[in-house]
Amino acid sequence: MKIAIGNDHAAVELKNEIKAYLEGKGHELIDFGTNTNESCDYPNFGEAVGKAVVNNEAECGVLICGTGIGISIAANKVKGVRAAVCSEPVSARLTKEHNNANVIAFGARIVGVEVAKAIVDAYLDAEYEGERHQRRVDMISAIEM
Ligand SMILES: O=C[C@H](O)[C@H](O)[C@H](O)COP(=O)(O)O
Repeated sequence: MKIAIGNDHAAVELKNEIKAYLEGKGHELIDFGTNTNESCDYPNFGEAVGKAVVNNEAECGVLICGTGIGISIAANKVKGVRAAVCSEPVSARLTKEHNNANVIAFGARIVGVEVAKAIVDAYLDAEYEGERHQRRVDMISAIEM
């Protein structure tokens, strides 16, 4: 799977761990940075990953900042993005199954590397269930119109 990934300065180390982990599983990662610990602004990376997903350059996105919150708020401003902050794998699975989230986000200051791996695994292994959930996802899309 082609996956867009992005992060701010708070999450470079965790991003590199998750990127290597996903590449090791055969995924292709498009890395939108940042790749230095120099202080930067998370909206740039949330927007870049969100646009890559809605423009079909990637099938889904992974975003990491200190909390996962700011970068996901930014991504959610891109029309068509459904980015979900998850700090554990159950929510990560459910946001794919019910919300058809196309971006998963988490915080490098909140979760450790093993929990982060479990979050991306749960998200990527899950499948959108459609049916009653599609009506609700359509209602979210209608808000963007
Ligand atoms: O939601 C925002 C993120 O958690 C940022 O990573 C955080 O605000 C960055 O904070 P600082 O500039 O103090 O490292």
